[in-house]
Amino acid sequence: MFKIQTLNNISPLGLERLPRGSYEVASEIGSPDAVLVRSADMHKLEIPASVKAIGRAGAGTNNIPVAAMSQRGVPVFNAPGANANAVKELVLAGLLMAARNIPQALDFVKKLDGDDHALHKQVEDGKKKFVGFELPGRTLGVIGLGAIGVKLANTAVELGMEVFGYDPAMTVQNAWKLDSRVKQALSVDDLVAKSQFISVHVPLLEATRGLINAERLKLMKKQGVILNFARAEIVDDRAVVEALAAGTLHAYVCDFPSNALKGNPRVLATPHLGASTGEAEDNCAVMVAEQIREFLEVGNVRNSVNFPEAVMPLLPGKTRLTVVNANVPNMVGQITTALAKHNLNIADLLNKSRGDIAYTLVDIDSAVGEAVVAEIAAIQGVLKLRVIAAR
Ligand SMILES: NC(=O)c1ccc[n+]([C@@H]2O[C@H](COP(=O)([O-])OP(=O)(O)OC[C@H]3O[C@@H](n4cnc5c(N)ncnc54)[C@H](O)[C@@H]3O)[C@@H](O)[C@H]2O)c1
Ligand SMILES: O=C(O)CC[C@@H](O)C(=O)O
Repeated sequence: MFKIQTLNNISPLGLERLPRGSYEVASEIGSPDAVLVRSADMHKLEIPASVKAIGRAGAGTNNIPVAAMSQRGVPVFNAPGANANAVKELVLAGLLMAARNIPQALDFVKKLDGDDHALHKQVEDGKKKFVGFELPGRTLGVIGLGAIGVKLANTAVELGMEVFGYDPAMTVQNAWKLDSRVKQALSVDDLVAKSQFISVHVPLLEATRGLINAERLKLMKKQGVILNFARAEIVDDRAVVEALAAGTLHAYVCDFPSNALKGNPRVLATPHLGASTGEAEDNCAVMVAEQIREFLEVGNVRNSVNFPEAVMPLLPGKTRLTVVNANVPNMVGQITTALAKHNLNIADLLNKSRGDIAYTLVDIDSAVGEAVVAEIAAIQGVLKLRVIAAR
């Protein structure tokens, strides 16, 4: 029986992928084999030694101590692209709300007073305060052309916008999906200087903290709009508030309210709603539950943010060893030597690496005894070892 601890509400559709005959799933559970999480901050939590994997039902993993988990040989999985459409749609809503002053106009309507005749007069007199602008011909800069950035850039092109994109590490897969009308910016500064709307879609990393700061805001076209549905820390709130007060920035649209932003009429803030659609919650939960299940049952790794992709079919009758080890020379040699010493025949072997981590799957024709397992576990550099019994 595998034990799964949930730290947030995870869609039941995802949890159904963990059959109750072999999985116990609960928010409070002793010695969990894996943890499923959304936005709960795991940095200050003591993560039990029993945890073999962490699954993030979403994209960003900045709430998980990924580096510490790598050192423990624990993979962290996420659900790339599973909530991208939900975020794209909310960004588009934000873009349109800012362009047409919709929140201010709705607020004006709420405060109307008097009989219908009086209301009509106030409407016709007042509407001139909310004159907006249309999107065709306007420039949008998208920083980060991943799952969300590519979808947004393509839709904005279809809406008639001139779109610039910047992403120094774009994947080939995303490059294939990007509309050829999206123009390449040469740097963040280049993109900022060219764009009236700027939308950030990068993970929170040291390199992206404060990416939009006072200096960059000065480079922007006048009356620009910043959209931040990535993470709060990527945009400097104080610099934004100053630019709004100076009238250089028209609006800041974000998913991350803060005290510095609260009450500012030019800030449109939603409460971290980017991925809050039934569809996105289901997609993320299903994807990550399936990945966790495959890892626990077969040792395969799909969509991990710290482990290499490692997928090898496990044939009936074979015992599988999964070994997480430091990415240094002669690890596979030492593992296979130990197996040979114990007269064990290797049916199949896969060794993949990513950064400092290497991951080896070894399928063996027979059962594996405790002595050889202990011998492999004792090899210097081995971080974690599991035996998956033959079925
Ligand atoms: N508001 C929400 O509810 C919500 C929902 C989903 C994702 N997010 C946030 O959005 C982020 C992006 O999500 P995604 O699904 O598009 O992720 P993704 O991994 O598909 O794309 C991120 C892209 O950013 C690029 N990148 C990294 N550093 C960069 C830099 N310095 N400059 C330019 N590009 C850089 C990467 O190369 C990658 O292509 C997530 O990490 C998460 O923090 C928020
Ligand atoms: O789980 C959520 O609601 C937010 C998820 C989002 O921030 C993400 O990074 O995928």
